[in-house]
Formats: sequence, C-alpha cells, structure tokens
Amino acid sequence: MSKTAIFIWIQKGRAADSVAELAAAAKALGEPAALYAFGADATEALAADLAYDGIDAVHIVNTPGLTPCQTDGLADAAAQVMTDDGLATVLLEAEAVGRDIMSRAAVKVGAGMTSDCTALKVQDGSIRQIKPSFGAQVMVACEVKGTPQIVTIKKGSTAPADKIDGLPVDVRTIEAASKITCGDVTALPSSDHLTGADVVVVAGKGAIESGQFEAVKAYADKIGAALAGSRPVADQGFIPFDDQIGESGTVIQPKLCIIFGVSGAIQFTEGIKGGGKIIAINNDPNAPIRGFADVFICADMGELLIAMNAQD
Ligand SMILES: Cc1cc2nc3c(=O)[nH]c(=O)nc-3n(C[C@H](O)[C@H](O)[C@H](O)COP(=O)(O)OP(=O)(O)OC[C@H]3O[C@@H](n4cnc5c(N)ncnc54)[C@H](O)[C@@H]3O)c2cc1C
Repeated sequence: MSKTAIFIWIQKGRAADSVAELAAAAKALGEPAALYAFGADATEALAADLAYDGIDAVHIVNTPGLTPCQTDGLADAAAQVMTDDGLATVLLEAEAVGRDIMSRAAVKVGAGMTSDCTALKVQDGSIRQIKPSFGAQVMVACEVKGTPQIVTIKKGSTAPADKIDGLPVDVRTIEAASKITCGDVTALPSSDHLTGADVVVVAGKGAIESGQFEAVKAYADKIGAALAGSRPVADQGFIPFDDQIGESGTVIQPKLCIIFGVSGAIQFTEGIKGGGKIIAINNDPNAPIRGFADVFICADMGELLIAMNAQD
C-alpha cells in the first residue's frame, strides 16, 4: 500500500470547493493523489471540475440510490475502494458527512483516523497530522502507526491548488445497501463567504464592549470585506456561529485580515494562521494579538473607525 487519495462526496450534482485545498495538501506530502468522487450523482461529466494540481487521476465511484445521509452504504463503498485500490492514506474535508462515512469505513478496514487537522508534515517518512487538542490549549502532532490511515483536514487550512486539465478518468459502480431512511434535510448556514474572501474584517469582544460593532460592520461593508467575529461575538448573537473564527469555528486564509478588539487567544488565532497580512487594532499595548499580527495599531477603535468610515 502506498497510494495517497482524496475522497469527496457529490451532493446535488456538485463537489465541495474544498477539493482544491485537499489537492494542495496532498501535493505537499510529496506525491500527487488520486481523487475519488462518491455518490449517486457522481458521473464522468464532473471530472473536468475535479482536476487540480496535486491530483493525478479522477475516479468516479457511482453509488446508485444512495443519498449523502446514507452514510452506512457510502462507508461500505469507501471501504471497498480502499481495499481494492490498496490506498495507504485518504484525505478528506473535516465536515459532518465525511466524518460519519469515514469513521465507519475506518472500522471496516482497520484504519487509524485523525480528525480536524490544520497542517500535515512529512517527517522520517511518515505523516505528522497536526491538530488542536485539549480545547486548543495545545497543538499535537499525531502519527498513525501503519496503514491505511484517514485524515480529515479543516477547510481553510491550506491555500487552494490551481486548476489543471487532461487527467485520466475512470468510472465504476458500487451497489451498496443502506439501513438509513432520510427525512427532510435542512441545509445548515455556510461559511463559504468567509473561506473564499480576499479581505475579512473581524470584530472581537472589544468591539461589543466599546459599542463599536456597528461601526466595524459598516467598515467591512465600505471596503467590500466579509465580516467575521471572535467567539464572544458569536455567543452574544452579533454574528452567526458559522462566522466565528477559530479552533471551534471557521478557519480562514484571506489575503488581508483586519481585526478590531480581539485579544489573541490561541483558540482564535488557530483559525487564521497561514493566511496573508494581519492588521490588529487594540487599545491594550500588551494584548497577545500584537505578537501575531503583521501590523499592530495600539489605539481606541472608536476614534479610528470614525476616521476610516469617513474616508472616501
Ligand atoms: C474549547 C474552547 C474553544 C474555543 N474556541 C474559540 C474559537 O473558535 N474562536 C474564538 O474566538 N475563541 C474561542 N475560544 C475562546 C477564547 O479562549 C477567548 O476567550 C476568545 O477568543 C476571546 O475573544 P476576544 O478576543 O474577542 O475577547 P477578549 O479576550 O475579551 O478581548 C477583547 C479585546 O478587545 C480590546 N479592546 C477593548 N476595547 C477596545 C477598544 N475600544 N479599542 C480597541 N481594542 C479594545 C481589549 O484590549 C481586549 O484585548 C474558545 C475557548 C475554549 C475553551
């Protein structure tokens, strides 16, 4: 077993946009990966959309009759592919459907599984799977002994790979049964507007305490940035939970991030490292965010926002 693979689930005829990030993560491991797209809607017509630098072949795995919530059947199909194709390492996005499918598949094939990784590193011939643990108080490097191994990667952790064309494609059909009956499925809010944004403005608890949240929001609107917040801002209902940045929230890698009134706890910074330039505004000269930001402005955000929002 030596091959690295990326697994994705086709939902409503389309692939998640995390494919580009997974391709980049696979490439960083040193060899291109084979991409496997599972689902009743998985057809050859999708192959061109799935070709990214870091992928060397596209495998369409059609699973007739299975909806994405029938994770027991999809786990059977995934386990069969892992065994048939001798896959050593499977990468997938850390999201609910994939976790459900692949934790079941892991049991079937006897694989080790590490969830919610934010970085992978090859060291001494094995993959160090780096993830926050103990409430993000520490980062741990996990290593699975032997193969196969399954790794889920948090969206936003890796810069996306470029599109390419002309990859070999094969199509197979796996008939798998499910004991799950799906009821109505309600789509959860998505944080795609943050993960795909070039510029993100973040409001912290300091913005709420100083009564400046609306001014931060107005500034984000003015410069065409996506608005996000730290956990207390989500907890207090100023932003949806999906727009919370951090270890227990969304991971972003914008080209520019402007942060108002965030102290810089590790649980927050875990959601933002690895991106572009970071500007932090805080009135405490000793706030930990100072050591994390590229530019630190020690100022009261109220005065600054009046000036910034007044500018043409
Ligand atoms: C298991 C676990 C998971 C967690 N996950 C997350 C997570 O995903 N995301 C997250 O954000 N947190 C998370 N947290 C919480 C985290 O530990 C911090 O408590 C949180 O990030 C603090 O948010 P904050 O920086 O906005 O608020 P604070 O720490 O209260 O900081 C507010 C800052 O605003 C500044 N300020 C105040 N007024 C002004 C002003 N007028 N002008 C300029 N600056 C001003 C202050 O100097 C201060 O530095 C988690 C905690 C745990 C235990």
